[in-house]
Amino acid sequence: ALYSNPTDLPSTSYDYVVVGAGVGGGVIAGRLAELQNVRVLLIEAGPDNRGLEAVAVPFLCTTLSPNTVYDWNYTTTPQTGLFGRSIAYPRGRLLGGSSSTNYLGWTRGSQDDYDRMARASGDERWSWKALEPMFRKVEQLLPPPDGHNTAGQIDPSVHGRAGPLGVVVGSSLPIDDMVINVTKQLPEFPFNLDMNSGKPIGLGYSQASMRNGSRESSATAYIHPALAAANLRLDVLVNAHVTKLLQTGHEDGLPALRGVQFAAVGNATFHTVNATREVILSAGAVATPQILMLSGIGNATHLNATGIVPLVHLPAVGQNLQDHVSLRSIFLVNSTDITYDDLHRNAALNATMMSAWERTRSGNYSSPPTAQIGWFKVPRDALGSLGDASAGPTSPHYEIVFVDGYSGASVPETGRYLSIVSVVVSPSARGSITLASASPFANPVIDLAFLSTPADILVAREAVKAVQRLAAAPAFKDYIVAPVGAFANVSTDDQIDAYVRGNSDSLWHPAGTARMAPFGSSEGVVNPDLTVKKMRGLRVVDTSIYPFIPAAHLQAGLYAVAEQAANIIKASVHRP
Ligand SMILES: Cc1cc2nc3c(=O)[nH]c(=O)nc-3n(C[C@H](O)[C@H](O)[C@H](O)COP(=O)(O)OP(=O)(O)OC[C@H]3O[C@@H](n4cnc5c(N)ncnc54)[C@H](O)[C@@H]3O)c2cc1C
Repeated sequence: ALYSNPTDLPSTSYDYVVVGAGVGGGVIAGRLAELQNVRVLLIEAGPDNRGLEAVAVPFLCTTLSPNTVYDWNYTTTPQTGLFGRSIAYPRGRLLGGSSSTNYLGWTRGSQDDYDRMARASGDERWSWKALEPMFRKVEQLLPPPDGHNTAGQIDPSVHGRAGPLGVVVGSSLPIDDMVINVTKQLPEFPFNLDMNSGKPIGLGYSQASMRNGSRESSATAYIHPALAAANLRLDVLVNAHVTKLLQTGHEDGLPALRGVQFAAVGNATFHTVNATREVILSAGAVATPQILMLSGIGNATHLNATGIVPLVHLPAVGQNLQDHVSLRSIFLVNSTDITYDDLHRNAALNATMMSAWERTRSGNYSSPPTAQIGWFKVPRDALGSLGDASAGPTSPHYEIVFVDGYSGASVPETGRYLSIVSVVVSPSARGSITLASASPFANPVIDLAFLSTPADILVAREAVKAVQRLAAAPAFKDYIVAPVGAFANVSTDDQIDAYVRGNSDSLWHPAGTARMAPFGSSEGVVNPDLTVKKMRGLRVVDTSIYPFIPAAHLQAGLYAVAEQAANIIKASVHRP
């Protein structure tokens, strides 16, 4: 059942206690509850997702962050690579976690991304070959919200048919043919029928996590169905902030951590619940290292300096933070069709679209704002001695996203726009999550180290040049009028670099802060079975565990990784 008051919980002891109801936690809780005679508790700091219309409506995804009640509302440290700017750093805070606030993009990543993960962990269970069936297990390929014929826009044979999570091609947009025509005109940007085949290079139609015109999240696809299933024994506690993990004993000469301490939001009374089998930490790549450090697990020097008694010295906790730098380049266009700009500033149109969604889950509001997506390599040899951080030949260096309107906080009063977003998807920079204080309620220190390496700024620059070449394609001749804003007068490398550093943002994909390393290795935080090193009773299942960030939006990959993690946990004969 779902509880919002800790004292209502039927028990203080469960077989498994899962911390954080995002992608990792939602999948794990739903799957472990399938075990016979097993009781699972999922603890989430935020509220239930049900009844929140802005969360359900795909088009409204951009209104859910930053600085809303559905978000943790973090901010990064001043980023030297961004001319000293601090940027807002959204993370979802409700059932479904960031999958309840994200932009619904469904991109799996490349074969090489996962094969590199298998190599780095020494475990074939993380290879593309092993994870490809997991992607299928997650997915249920569904028709697009507007019911248009998607032949030539997706390869159905790549996708799962019977999984819990709906995946669709978005509704048709007036710009579709124009954008796809570019692939016929500029050979360097080839068409890709399905970027989720393991070979993403090329440009094609984007896919989204959706069902019946509504957002699909780990809450809609895993948590609520498990709660509703009479034969599953899942309890979910919302509005409960986990403050630390507690040592419950010693096993094999190592500390066992099967206790979870938490407080109801807005109440400083601490409660404790224990797991007889395991605690699974799935609070996301920002909060998972924070909770580990609050529990005395991390770099002992840092912990001592913050006033926390070290329990297990694991210096990789919070280190190796990777994320994707993104930049919106915007063009004034000559459109005779409605663009998203009209939706943002025309109240009557907005009301019509909202009521179309409410009545029949149709219209513009039934798709997320992303049109086409492309994944590309910088020219061969461009990186020279700077080093190539991509995972291999099938992994891109940068991504291009088309948006049918002005992408950004303040849509101008007049004019229609096309945005082309460029993203550094195989970054070499590594930042960190550290503690600002020993208080579990204080935000951690988030340093993304964005654009701190020569290779990353080169890729960001090359991506902007690609945007300029794309915009100059014959297909856009009668459509694009001119670049606007900071992008208007950018041509030399120095100007591009200044534009990049002055305007880039994050794509909100933190990863790597509790990274996997082989069994027996003193590197990393978790073993290849995701158990935390040097202790018993604790695993991590969220984007923290990636040794390298995949070159993709992270949700699809994590759903597959979490399905694999559930298989591993189910197969392990307990004693963990
Ligand atoms: C604005 C935004 C847009 C995005 N767009 C896309 C997209 O279009 N496509 C895509 O693939 N990916 C996208 N992502 C990224 C994707 O959603 C995340 O990578 C994914 O959700 C990560 O899953 P996770 O389980 O690691 O963490 P999360 O989904 O963030 O879940 C962590 C959960 O733990 C909870 N939690 C944290 N601390 C505590 C605590 N102390 N006590 C209790 N609970 C706690 C949180 O509230 C949250 O529910 C986006 C992310 C954001 C923020």
